[in-house]
Amino acid sequence: MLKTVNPTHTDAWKSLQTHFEDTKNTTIKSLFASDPMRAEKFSLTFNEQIFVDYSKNRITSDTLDKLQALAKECGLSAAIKSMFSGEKINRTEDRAVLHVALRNLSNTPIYVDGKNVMDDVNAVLAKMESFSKRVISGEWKGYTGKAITDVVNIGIGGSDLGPFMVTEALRPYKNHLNMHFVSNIDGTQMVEVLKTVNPETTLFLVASKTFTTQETMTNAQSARDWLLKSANDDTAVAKHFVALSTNTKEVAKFGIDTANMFEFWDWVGGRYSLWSAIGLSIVLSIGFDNFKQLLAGAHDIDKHFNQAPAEQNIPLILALINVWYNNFYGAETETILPYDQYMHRFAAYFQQGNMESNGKYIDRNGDRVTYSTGPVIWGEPGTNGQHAFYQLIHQGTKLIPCDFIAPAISHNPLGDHHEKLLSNFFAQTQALAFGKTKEEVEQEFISAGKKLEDITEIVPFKVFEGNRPTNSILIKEMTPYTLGALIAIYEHKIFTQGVIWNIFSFDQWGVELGKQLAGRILPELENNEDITSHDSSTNGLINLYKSWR
Ligand SMILES: O=P(O)(O)OC[C@H]1O[C@@](O)(CO)[C@@H](O)[C@@H]1O
Repeated sequence: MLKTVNPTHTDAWKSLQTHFEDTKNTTIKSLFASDPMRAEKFSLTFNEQIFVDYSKNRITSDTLDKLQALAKECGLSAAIKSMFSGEKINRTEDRAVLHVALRNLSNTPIYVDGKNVMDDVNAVLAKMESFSKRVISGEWKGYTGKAITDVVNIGIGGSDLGPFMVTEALRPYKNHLNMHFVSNIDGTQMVEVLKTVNPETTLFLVASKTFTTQETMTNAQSARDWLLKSANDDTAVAKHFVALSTNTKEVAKFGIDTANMFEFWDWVGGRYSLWSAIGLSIVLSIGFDNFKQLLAGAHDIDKHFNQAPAEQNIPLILALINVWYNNFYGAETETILPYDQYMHRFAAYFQQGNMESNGKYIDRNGDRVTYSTGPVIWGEPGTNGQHAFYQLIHQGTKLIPCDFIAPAISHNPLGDHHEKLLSNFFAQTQALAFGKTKEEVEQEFISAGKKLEDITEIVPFKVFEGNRPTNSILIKEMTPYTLGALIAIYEHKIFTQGVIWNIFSFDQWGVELGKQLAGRILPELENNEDITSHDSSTNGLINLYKSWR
């Protein structure tokens, strides 16, 4: 039975509140000064390929012990067992949460409603493998007998962000197929892609768990119309459209042959679905063997998350550190800063992954929470972010915990570019942690031959308070395996925080109202009559739009 604990009622929370008051003025600089072994004590390595240095945080061993006690009091161990065993922990939708089954390469049985889901999982993986091999080899032909050259994934949210992020992050592993992603209902995105592809050699993947999402179905219909304008024969659809979905009925209704359907199940959350049939674009882009390596990395983290002792459990520690900032320091946001251009969509992916999971204000008892839950997630690749928003992170008034991520080995060793990239990666967390004192600023001016009386005014602007927390995640090389592991680390971090915040992390009722209201407004836009059915602002906007279009 699900244990629902209000975290603020636990002894650990009360102990953490006291601990916060006692330690909130302790600086990162002083913590390093008092323990030469700090970096070693506050870092972990996974599989000799992922190094997580969490020493530049405003934490002590005592802090971590208290946070671990919080996780314990909130029933984390039991919650982990519930998820991995197929219990229906997604209570409001009465579903299990089993993205871990999709990458369960150990093939240990996992039961949902008395059925071992691994048989179906493996059958779909086999279907993805054989289909992708036929397309990549050129054996699969379009309606004029030509091989496929371009793949267009039509999907949004979890049916887009994961596949796009992974195919971008793993571009060094891609084959000859050109990959395109259309998600927005703004016709611009589809129009711009269709300008670049040939109907005879283009394969459309209609990716939608529900197969009812307005954006995806509208884009799919437009793509179908576009194809048929050239093919002029409905049988061409079967050669150029496949469906990735849980909804066989709606797939058939759309007119896609269900033999061309790659199914997944309701126990796969949209934002956790890249490991499923939704990942077919990834398989087509990097090949099935590399996709399996992605699964393998995630699976090994699943085992780590399940088995590692709490003090060596990477997702758990990362989760606890951000609970500390979120709930005791009042940090409202956190950043993900990958120093790897191929990872340019990684933060965006976890905007959905984190904020759609934990952006909740009702707890698992149906009561409004009295504490902060999910943070705002944002970030851009380094070093670009340094020239955009690091000013605020360094000298702003907000505490913004940052995750810095970098590969030690570049896929594109060009001159000294990688050394320069990594020197920034190392320098930024150092600057954020240790800052620059007034005395150091003055000394720099004096060393440059300036007189103290001449620079007094500017000095405060050049001081860096430091004490800004960061994690440094150094990855040996961004490979399908390490990427899979990294994604799973963040997934389990999110899960852990949801348990501590006593919220349901796997539904997303908050996305429904906007869709509902849009459904009411759409028919009102079909004529030029004045609208009076809404508030004055909405009426005004609609009527102005009508007068301008
Ligand atoms: O895969 P589908 O069913 O088309 O849903 C797409 C996305 O829409 C949502 O906003 C839910 O409506 C996300 O949770 C989901 O990933």
